[in-house]
Amino acid sequence: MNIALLGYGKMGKIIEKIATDRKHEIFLKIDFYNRQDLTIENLKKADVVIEFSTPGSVLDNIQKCFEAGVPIVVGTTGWYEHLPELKKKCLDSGHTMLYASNFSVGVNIFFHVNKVLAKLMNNYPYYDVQVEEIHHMQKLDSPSGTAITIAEGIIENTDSKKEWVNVLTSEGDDTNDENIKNDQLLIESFRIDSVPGTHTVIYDSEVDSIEFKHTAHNRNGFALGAVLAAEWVQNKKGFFSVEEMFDFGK
Ligand SMILES: NC(=O)C1=CN([C@@H]2O[C@H](COP(=O)(O)OP(=O)(O)OC[C@H]3O[C@@H](n4cnc5c(N)ncnc54)[C@H](OP(=O)(O)O)[C@@H]3O)[C@@H](O)[C@H]2O)C=CC1
Ligand SMILES: O=C(O)C1=N[C@H](C(=O)O)C[C@H](O)C1
Repeated sequence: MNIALLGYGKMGKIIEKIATDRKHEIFLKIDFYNRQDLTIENLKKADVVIEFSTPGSVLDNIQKCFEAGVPIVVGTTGWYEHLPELKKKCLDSGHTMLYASNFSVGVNIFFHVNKVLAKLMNNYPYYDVQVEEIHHMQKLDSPSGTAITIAEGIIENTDSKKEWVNVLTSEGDDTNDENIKNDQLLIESFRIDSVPGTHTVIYDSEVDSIEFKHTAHNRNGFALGAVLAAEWVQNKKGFFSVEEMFDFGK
């Protein structure tokens, strides 16, 4: 496939390596400094676009891909409040988009088991639940997209939690969770060194706690998943989440 990469930072560079190893060609790499090369004419040359840029640029980039009529795989996080309008725009005008807060196989298994666990724990209301995420210091958004997906999986399957709230805690601070209501699910975010991404769901009672944790050792799993998603979606029409690609519910 001919792939255009929108965003050529930590993820873009690993995606380039994995896509090239899988015999794809990366013919366009866009970062902040050459963003004037992101033209409809250039985009039309792509079989598929892979987008890992920034929360501030992703919406314009998706719009340009829609205008060029090229399928787009979106890994960028921090824009999910626009999901409903974007889904409508994509479906109404016959475009193709697949997005994921996290493309790694391990995290997608984690998402699936998280929902099953939440359903089970719903029978034991004396456990309170919270989500923790740790990422590198350069991360622009909080909470992480992955933590939002985890929280939504818990809220869908739990009677006691109605919405999530985020607290960004600096190293050494104590979490100020006094203002969090019982029906709110706390997502606590930490930014430490160069951590690629660690997510933990904690069920806590007076007598014990249960911790369910995913630790990314590096970014290769995210990047491979994004290339697999590009291969999967290139000849499809519609609006997809990565859950449809993995389909663990089968
Ligand atoms: N879904 C998933 O599995 C994963 C998602 N992510 C998400 O992917 C995104 C990127 O992560 P990461 O690679 O670590 O971030 P980086 O900051 O390393 O890279 C961001 C890239 O976007 C570029 N950029 C800035 N403005 C534009 C623009 N207008 N158009 C195109 N590119 C632009 C930057 O260019 P320059 O360097 O010139 O400023 C840089 O190359 C984040 O939102 C992150 O949360 C990350 C890992 C996994
Ligand atoms: O910014 C990152 O690095 C990551 N972002 C994604 C997220 O927000 O969940 C996925 C992964 O955790 C790494």
